[in-house]
Amino acid sequence: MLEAIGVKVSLGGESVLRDVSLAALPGELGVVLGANGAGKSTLLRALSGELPLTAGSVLLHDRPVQGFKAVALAKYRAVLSQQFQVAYHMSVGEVAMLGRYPYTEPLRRSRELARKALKEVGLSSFWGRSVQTLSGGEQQRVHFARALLQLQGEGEHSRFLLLDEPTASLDLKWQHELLQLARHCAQERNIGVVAVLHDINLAARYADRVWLMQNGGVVASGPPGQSLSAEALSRAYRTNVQPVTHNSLSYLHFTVAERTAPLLIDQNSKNSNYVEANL
Ligand SMILES: Nc1ncnc2c1ncn2[C@@H]1O[C@H](COP(=O)(O)OP(=O)(O)OP(=O)(O)O)[C@@H](O)[C@H]1O
Repeated sequence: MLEAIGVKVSLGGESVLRDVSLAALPGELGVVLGANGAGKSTLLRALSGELPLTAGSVLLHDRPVQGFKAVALAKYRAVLSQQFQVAYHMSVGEVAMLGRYPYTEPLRRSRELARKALKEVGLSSFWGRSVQTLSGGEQQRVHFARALLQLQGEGEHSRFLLLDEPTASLDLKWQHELLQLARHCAQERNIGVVAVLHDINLAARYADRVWLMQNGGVVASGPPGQSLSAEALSRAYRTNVQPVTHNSLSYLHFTVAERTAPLLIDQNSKNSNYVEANL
């Protein structure tokens, strides 16, 4: 289990995470939702062991994540962050194979695993291409493959994949493919996946568990059917979210209600959610 217990984080003198407790479970796809600035990326960085905590603890297999040696930690949790630019020339195959750095194995074995992982993300034919020549979405898929490769190893302990906006640059098909793949990896390889998403409908469709964040705290959690309501989403996103019902939808679906006048968002107020412009 990867667990946050009473986690507080301050950045630049500001309290960014306020007493966050949650548990990511192996075999599940957990999704972190929330408005811009709610603290989602900070939570992911805290779970990864990257950030010093002001209070509380993050435990991986019941041990503080900060206490792990780098190579051991790399075998048990992989991170796909929003910044994944490779600054110098490397081929797609080489970038994917970076995921094998925690393992001592023949190069042939790393190459074989990397080819399989690139096939899973639909990039088999890109092996020798310079990664810098790929589109943003293609690069994102290479780095997803790299993160998956990092978690492919022997050992009894469960592994965790932390994804920060993994669908951000992906087209419609690949948003779904990637989340299906993430869910498949969770179920078939017993990996615990925690993904930050902006699309509440992707979360409602693919997540086993959702954590909805607001102002640095988790305000709702649980399976989408229990944690996602129009009311909770409207509060968290400070806009009028409504459910969509249609015979063809077998999962929860939400949209933003149509308005007759533009909104003036009151950035300074954490209580008043939104006000209709009086035009
Ligand atoms: N180094 C820093 N110094 C000061 N404030 C910071 C720092 N890093 C992040 N913050 C603030 O912490 C808050 C949470 O940031 P975070 O990146 O976790 O939000 P987020 O929910 O991931 O947002 P987004 O959806 O926009 O990516 C924001 O208000 C941000 O401005």
